Amino acid sequence: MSVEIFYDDDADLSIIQGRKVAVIGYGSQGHAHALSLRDSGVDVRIGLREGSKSAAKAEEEGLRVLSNAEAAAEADVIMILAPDTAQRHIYAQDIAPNLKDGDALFFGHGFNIRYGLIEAPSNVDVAMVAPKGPGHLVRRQFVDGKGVPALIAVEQDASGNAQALALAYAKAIGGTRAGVIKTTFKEETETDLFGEQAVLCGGASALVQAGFEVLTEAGYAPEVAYFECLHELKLIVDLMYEGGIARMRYSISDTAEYGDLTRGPRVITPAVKEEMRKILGEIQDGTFATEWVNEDDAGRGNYKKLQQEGEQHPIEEVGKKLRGLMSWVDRPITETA
Ligand SMILES: NC(=O)C1=CN([C@@H]2O[C@H](COP(=O)(O)OP(=O)(O)OC[C@H]3O[C@@H](n4cnc5c(N)ncnc54)[C@H](OP(=O)(O)O)[C@@H]3O)[C@@H](O)[C@H]2O)C=CC1
Ligand SMILES: CC[C@](O)(C(C)=O)C(=O)O
Ligand SMILES: [Mg+2]
Ligand SMILES: [Mg+2]
Repeated sequence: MSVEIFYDDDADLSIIQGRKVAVIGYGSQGHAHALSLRDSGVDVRIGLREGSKSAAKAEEEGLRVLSNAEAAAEADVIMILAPDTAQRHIYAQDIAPNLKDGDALFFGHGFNIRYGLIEAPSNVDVAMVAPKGPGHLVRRQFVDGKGVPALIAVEQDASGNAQALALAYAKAIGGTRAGVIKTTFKEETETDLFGEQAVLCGGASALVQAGFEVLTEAGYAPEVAYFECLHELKLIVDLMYEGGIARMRYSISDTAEYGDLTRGPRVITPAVKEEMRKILGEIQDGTFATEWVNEDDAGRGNYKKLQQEGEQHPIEEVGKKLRGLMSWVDRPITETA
C-alpha cells in the first residue's frame, strides 16, 4: 500500500496564518507547537487550567495565556495538547460549549477519537497533526532549521479544507521539512501506541535495563555496564537514523556484526515477537485504552509505583554520575518547558 508524503512545497502556510489557533496545554508537545506556530507568523494563544504551573513558562515566552474555555472561544483552530486522559474532560467542560460553525478541532495523537472518548459535532473539522518525535526535540529541530516527520489525518471534513489546514499547521511546526504522511486516526493511534510500548520506550527501556542487570549481576562495573548498554545505544541508533541498520552494521566491527546477526535473534525470540502481537491485539481491541483510562480515574496508583521503581533502578544513579562529567550530554531538554 503506497502512502502520500507531503513536503514544504505541498503546504500553504498562509492558510494557518489566516486562522486563530488555541493550543490547549503547554507541556512537551504544547510548548513546541505554540512556539513554532508563533515563529511561523501564526496568531496563537495558550489554554490552561486554573492555577496551572505551565502558565509562567508560556508567559515568559510572551505567549498569551487564557483559560481553556476562553482560548477555545476566541480561536477557530483548537489543538488539544493536554495529556490524553485529561482531554475528554477538557473537551466536555471547556471546548464543546465554545465550538462554532467552521471551527477546527485538532489533536496531536488520535487516542480520544479512536476510542470514542470525544465525539465532535458535525459542523467542525476534526483533524490530527501528530509529530513522530518527543515535543522537546520537535522544537529543537525546528529552531535548528530541521524538522520531525509528522502524520496528518482528517476524521471529519466539515469545511472541505481540513487536509489543507492540517498540512499548513504541520508546515508551521516544521513537519513538512522532514515529510508528512497522510493516515487515519485509527492507524496513527494503533501504530503509535504499539511503537511506544513494544519498541521505542517499553522495549528499549527493558532491553537496556536487562542488559545492565546481566552485566552488573555478573560482577562487572556499573560504569562499564552503563556505557555499554545505555550511553553507546544513542551512538548506534544515530547511525541507524542516518543510514538504516545497514549503515550501523557498516560502521561496527565484523566481530560485532557477526554477534548481531547470530545473537540478536536469540534475544528477540519468536516468543518475544508473539508477545508483541499480543500487545498489538490489546491496543486494537481497546483493552489497553480501557486499562489506562481506568488507571487514571483511580488516581494512577500502579502507574506511580512503577514510575518510582524505574527512577530507583541502579542504572539511574550511575548514569547521573557519569553524565555529570560530560557537560555536553546532560543539558536541559529545552529552555522553555
Ligand atoms: N510527549 C510527546 O512528545 C508526544 C505527545 N503526543 C500527544 O500530544 C498530546 C500531549 O502530550 P504531552 O505533550 O506529552 O502532554 P504533557 O503531559 O507534556 O502535557 C502537560 C501540559 O498539559 C497541561 N494540562 C494538564 N491538564 C490540563 C487541563 N485539564 N487543562 C489544560 N491543560 C492541562 C499541563 O498544565 P499544568 O501545568 O496545569 O499541569 C501541561 O501544560 C497527547 O495527545 C500525546 O499523546 C504526540 C506525540 C508525541
Ligand atoms: C514514543 C512516545 C510518543 O509516542 C512520542 C514521543 O512519539 C509519546 O506518546 O510521547
Ligand atoms: Mg509517538
Ligand atoms: Mg505516543
